[in-house]
Amino acid sequence: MSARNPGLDLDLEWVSKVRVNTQAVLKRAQQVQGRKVAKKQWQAAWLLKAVTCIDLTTLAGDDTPSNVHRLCMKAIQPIRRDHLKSIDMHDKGITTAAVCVYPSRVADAAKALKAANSDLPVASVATGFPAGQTHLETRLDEVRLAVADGASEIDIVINRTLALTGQWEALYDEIRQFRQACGEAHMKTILAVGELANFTNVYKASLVAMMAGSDFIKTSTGKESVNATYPVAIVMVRAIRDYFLQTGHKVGFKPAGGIRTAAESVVWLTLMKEELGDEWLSPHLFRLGASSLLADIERQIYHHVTGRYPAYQEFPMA
Ligand SMILES: O=C[C@H](O)COP(=O)(O)O
Repeated sequence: MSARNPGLDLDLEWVSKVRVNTQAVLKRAQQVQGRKVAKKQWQAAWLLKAVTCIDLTTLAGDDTPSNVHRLCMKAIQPIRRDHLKSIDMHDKGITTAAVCVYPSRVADAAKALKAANSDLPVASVATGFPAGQTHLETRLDEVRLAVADGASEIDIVINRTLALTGQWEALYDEIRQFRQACGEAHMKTILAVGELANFTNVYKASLVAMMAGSDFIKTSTGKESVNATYPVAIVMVRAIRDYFLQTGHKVGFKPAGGIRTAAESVVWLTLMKEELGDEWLSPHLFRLGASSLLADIERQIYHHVTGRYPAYQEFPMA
């Protein structure tokens, strides 16, 4: 991760001045989606870059130590070694950026990675994920317990009630407390954009989350009915850019929820490159939160290497 965002005092005047031009956002999102996709080795290079930015995720009620173990092994070796070798990428240390699990599975992930001599970070969702509707003390305890179990990244969810009722100061105070509870662990703040009603709220929530010291802002939990969309991403990355121009602090971006195809992963990278520049194309400042994206990226790499597509069952754990 890059230098941390220390945050700043809540600037309510800045928050209250926010206006978002919806038509301009939609137009810009269409432009990014319409870009021609790279082919052949350039496509393979983009896809491997995407792999290194994935927070490989399992957030299911039936998660067990054994499927978390398999997830960790997949994160360590996300693409077949023989395929990497044939494109001369086998010694580049390609792994996913992190694994992401529920708080009660953090210890399993930390144990599996340690046993494999891997220092891949464990990210834990927290603060009553996905709805965030538990008492503040419970949410703070959850952060502390996940850190104690070995999480070095915490994906908190914001209190949507506070955002929807315009209680920005209370939202800032909560996020500030989460940041304190994280200690050295980096904090990604999930806005759950599908529940924030409009782009102006998304921009304001992004700003408040960054002022409160978030290291990343993240679109969604993957459990809302609308998750990561390109228009909402334009709003969030512009907030990141404005915050950087105003304060000099770089905040990362993590789209998450419903990202399933290799082609989409390239659009996300293109969006970052065009909106924030090359520095935001690394796992220090960009993550893709996804539980099933890796399968399609593997398929495309397989095709690049062998000239044919495999069946999905050839990659049961991706
Ligand atoms: O944070 C990550 C998301 O929960 C993953 O969502 P997904 O299962 O739709 O990929």
